[in-house]
Amino acid sequence: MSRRPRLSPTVGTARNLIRAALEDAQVSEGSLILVACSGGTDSLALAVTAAYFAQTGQYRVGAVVVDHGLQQGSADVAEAARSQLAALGLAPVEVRRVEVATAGMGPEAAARIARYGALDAAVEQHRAAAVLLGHTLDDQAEQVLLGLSRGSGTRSLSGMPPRRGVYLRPFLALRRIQTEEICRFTGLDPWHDPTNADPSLMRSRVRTRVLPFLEDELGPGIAESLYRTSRILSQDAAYLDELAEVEYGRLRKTAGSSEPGKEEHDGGSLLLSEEGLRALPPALRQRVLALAVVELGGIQPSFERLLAAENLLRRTGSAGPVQLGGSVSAYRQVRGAGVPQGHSSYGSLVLRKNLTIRE
Ligand SMILES: Nc1ncnc2c1ncn2[C@@H]1O[C@H](COP(=O)(O)OP(=O)(O)OP(=O)(O)O)[C@@H](O)[C@H]1O
Repeated sequence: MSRRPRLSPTVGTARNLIRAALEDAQVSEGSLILVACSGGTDSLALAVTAAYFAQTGQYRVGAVVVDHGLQQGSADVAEAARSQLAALGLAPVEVRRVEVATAGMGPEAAARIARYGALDAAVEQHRAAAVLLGHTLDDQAEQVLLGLSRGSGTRSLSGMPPRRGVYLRPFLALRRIQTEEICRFTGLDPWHDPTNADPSLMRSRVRTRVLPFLEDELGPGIAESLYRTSRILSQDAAYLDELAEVEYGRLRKTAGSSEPGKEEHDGGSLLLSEEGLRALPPALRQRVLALAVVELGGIQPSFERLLAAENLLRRTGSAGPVQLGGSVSAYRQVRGAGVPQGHSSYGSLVLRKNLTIRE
């Protein structure tokens, strides 16, 4: 009597996670899926699990290994990953070498930008329907903890989204210990990134010291709890962002009309109804202000700057201007400052680009 080889329950769980992610993203059967693989434990486990869907013929599955060229021997690491991926029957399997431009930012951020550039190019070249990333629950827990340490808000504490465009993270619900188990079970030989143990990097300290310390002191399940928080907050953030978009459309005025809800602005400034802003709860008011700043080409303002902008709405307070994100400032248009009553900007908070402010 022949016996079927026993499947590790974790492999079964991992397959279901990939299947669900592809279904949620409405990736049609027969499409090409690319696995973004560093050669590390998480993404090799992802690749071997995804290979199953190529064997069943449900999807075509390939892989891309990005060689950042930042560490000595990176080409060998990439080649070792490539040969393991090819042996899994994935096709195409490519190593893409990138130039990481570190000027003006940290090496990690620069590597990330270069990596996504290479992955985007692979998607375009092969007309891939999805790219799978190997982030796990542990990565998400680290992300949330880092966010908490910075005093971040809802959006940042939501962590990494399970899906953004073609990029999917099917393993967010899986523990790193489970990806290690998958690699062991399938006989893969993952690369261990030395930077993961580099104590000069905050993320690696969170991974190797802070989370284990919290587990010891507060009991096991901390990573799961942080992951849970990220899921709750991502729902809240999505809802608040949606409401804020609606309010923004309602409160935005054009430079030439007092009518709210008009779509244009003069490119350098934007008016928001003061009364409308005052009537909003702070969670929405701040999001509306941030949307206006970003529309003017500024960057997401800090909480402190948003509070300063909100203060302008107190009739007894200063009319500004205050600086928001990037080169965008806000001031309240007050009567008597050369503005005839009935003029469109009266009763508005004005957001303007490149205003010179003496702070
Ligand atoms: N050099 C690379 N080439 C291709 N994809 C990569 C590369 N580096 C990271 N990725 C993708 O981004 C995911 C997260 O990478 P990161 O290095 O932040 O985390 P990790 O937990 O160490 O992942 P891994 O164990 O797969 O290296 C990886 O699982 C992989 O999908």
